[in-house]
Amino acid sequence: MSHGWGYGPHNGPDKWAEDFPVANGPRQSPINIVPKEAQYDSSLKALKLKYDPSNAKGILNNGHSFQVDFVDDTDSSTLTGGPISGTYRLRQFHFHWGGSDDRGSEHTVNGIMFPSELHLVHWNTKYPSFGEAADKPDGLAVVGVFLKIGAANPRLQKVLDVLDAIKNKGKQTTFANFDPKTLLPGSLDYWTYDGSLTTPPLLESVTWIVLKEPISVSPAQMAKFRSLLFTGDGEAPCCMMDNYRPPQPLKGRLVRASFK
Ligand SMILES: NS(=O)(=O)c1c(F)c(F)c(-n2cc(CC3CCCCC3)nn2)c(F)c1F
Ligand SMILES: [Zn+2]
Repeated sequence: MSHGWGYGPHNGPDKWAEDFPVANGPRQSPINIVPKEAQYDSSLKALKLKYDPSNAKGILNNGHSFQVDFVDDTDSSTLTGGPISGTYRLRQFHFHWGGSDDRGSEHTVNGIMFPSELHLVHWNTKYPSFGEAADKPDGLAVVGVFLKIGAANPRLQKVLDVLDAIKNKGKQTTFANFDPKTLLPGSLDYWTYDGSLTTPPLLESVTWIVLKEPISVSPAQMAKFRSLLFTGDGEAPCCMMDNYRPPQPLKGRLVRASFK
């Protein structure tokens, strides 16, 4: 793939192995979650998410999705408990979504896709930085939250309201005083398994924590996601949608559930 990776017919997920052979590795993400085959593990702890809204820094269109970046030079926004040991710091959150409301999530449940999936990316503070943690087997922990079509989500709307300012690839703007906890569902019940980044470089460094309960999103709000562009200023505009990798082979991995 001479040109960069993406989600199109010539540079999409089926082509990533050409530049990133780990794409065919033993612990790739996402996966299809089959609740009946998940093993309830009573030793799994409750998730503890402690976020400081003042750590929100900015919002960026990176050409693959948009992400909200956080100041991660202290332990003020962290993930502890759950399946992990130690303390993981929030680095960024971003979304994946489809071109229509029947697709867009990366993980699936019993083969069902949701219209979007939120990823909150955290790194293990046993390493000195995100970059150092990103290629370690216990380096990252990503909390995944499904979005399900329903009532408009006023907390999500706070994020969507700034997308006009980052329409094109490479655009960013300040995004201050936002609490990602407002994007979480009422229940923190989760499935967990060992996986990878779902975008190149597809590093097998992620402990995945996928929440069972979705949050709501309206069709109009989904349309707002699709108003972003994959392309930069001055390029032929290409709407940002279908920026999801399909489920990958489980290859014998166990999926554990924090709930019965
Ligand atoms: N979908 S996902 O699996 O939740 C997900 C993530 F968890 C990520 F961390 C990233 N990620 C990629 C980089 C570049 C780094 C560049 C230096 C080497 C490490 C990657 N920064 N963050 C990412 F893009 C992504 F999609
Ligand atoms: Zn993601």
